[in-house]
Amino acid sequence: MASVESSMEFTSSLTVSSHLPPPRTRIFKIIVIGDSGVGKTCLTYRFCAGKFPEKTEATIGVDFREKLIEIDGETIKVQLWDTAGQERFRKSMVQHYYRNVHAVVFVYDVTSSASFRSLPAWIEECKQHALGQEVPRILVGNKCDLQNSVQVGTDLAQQFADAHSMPLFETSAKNPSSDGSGDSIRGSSDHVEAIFMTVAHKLKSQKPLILSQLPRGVLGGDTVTLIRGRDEGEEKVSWTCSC
Ligand SMILES: Nc1nc2c(ncn2[C@@H]2O[C@H](COP(=O)(O)OP(=O)(O)OP(=O)(O)O)[C@@H](O)[C@H]2O)c(=O)[nH]1
Repeated sequence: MASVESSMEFTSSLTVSSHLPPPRTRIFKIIVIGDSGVGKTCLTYRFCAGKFPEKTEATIGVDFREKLIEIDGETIKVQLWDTAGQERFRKSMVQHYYRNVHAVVFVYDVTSSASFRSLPAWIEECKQHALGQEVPRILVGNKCDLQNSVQVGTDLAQQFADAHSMPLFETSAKNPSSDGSGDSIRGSSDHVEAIFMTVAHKLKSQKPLILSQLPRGVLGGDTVTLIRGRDEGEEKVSWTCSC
């Protein structure tokens, strides 16, 4: 992989020229895919900015969000690639999405059967872009706050997730149960942050990835810390294989 090779060169030149090796950060690229309107932008924004965006427009090509997180004392950078759901906005970019991917988040909208029925096509697209079996995948049902409009039940989604060896999370980018808004949502709704942190936790235990320099002191307000075994989504996850 080109990026890994170049990062190795980068590391060795630093070792030669520096007295003290600068801090380095491993970078993990996670792509978020699913039909247009399922809430990919809102989910990635919720994780990276900690809130629901006031206004979103259809993503054109790809949007890119990053967050530094600390897990067991190591700072890693999570790159979320928020891809366009609309075919006409993704054509030219699609090759780039799948390069050096470390994890995939499939999103459907619990109020849209159509978005759920599209999942096999998204899985097939991953296959066509030669995503390896070792790449972790998760399934996220979004918009659980819209309780009265649910079209995709948990049982059906769980069956699909099991059939594809993916963990399932149901959540709401708009109203995660943790935000204290007072609105009730489906009882077992997962927190957006816990979902992405669970992916990051899994990735952290994998082989080293791209390295980058982390300026001293950059770890600031955007940092969240995960203590092994204590994040909420962890116990639900089984990473035995991928689709
Ligand atoms: N009620 C509710 N609405 C949501 C939620 N997440 C997203 N939305 C709304 O769904 C619409 C689409 O959200 P986006 O995040 O732009 O969807 P997307 O999947 O990124 O769409 P594309 O960029 O076209 O692929 C917006 O009007 C959001 O406000 C949610 O959890 N609950």
